[in-house]
Amino acid sequence: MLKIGVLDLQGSVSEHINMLEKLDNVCPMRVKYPDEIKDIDGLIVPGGESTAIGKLLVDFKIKDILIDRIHNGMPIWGTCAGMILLANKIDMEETTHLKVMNITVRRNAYGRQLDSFTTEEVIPEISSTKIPLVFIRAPFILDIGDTVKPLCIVNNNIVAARQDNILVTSFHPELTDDSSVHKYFIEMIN
Ligand SMILES: NC(=O)CC[C@H](N)C(=O)O
Repeated sequence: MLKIGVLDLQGSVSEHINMLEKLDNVCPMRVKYPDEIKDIDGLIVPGGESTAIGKLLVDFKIKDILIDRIHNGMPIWGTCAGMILLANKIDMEETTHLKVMNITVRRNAYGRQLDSFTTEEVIPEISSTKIPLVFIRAPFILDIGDTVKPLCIVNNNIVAARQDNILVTSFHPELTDDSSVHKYFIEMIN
């Protein structure tokens, strides 16, 4: 069984846990303490409020342990606010974040009027059929480094990408019935 953590500080934690419970060979667990972070095979950083999660990473004394585990190859997937926390740079802002992926992101990039929307795309690396993409006050990627592979582009903006053991999506697969991205993440661990 693979122990897959969902970072349980703030945001859509139970939705990811529910999704993981449907997959074979996966033991989902909520994690927030240093010993728990040391014990998992992979971690999902959920959507929520990146400024709040960033502060709590420090309060719970797990920021440095997490950075260390990611540098040592632990697979990690950030959805929405999770993407923001993993980025090296946040456009025009400086909040506490992990700075482990060679991307620049813009928070709330779709503006207020388009705060939330849903679309469908084929993401060839992940699924041969269209999957639903739910965006909620979502970021997108403004810039990527050489080591980063864009996986999905919507309206000319990169909304999913991978750099080795790090996966990010602007959208929320845990709020849909489609488990393709969760399965893809589990395959990154196997
Ligand atoms: N759904 C989300 O995770 C929204 C992210 C949020 N707007 C932020 O900037 O942190």
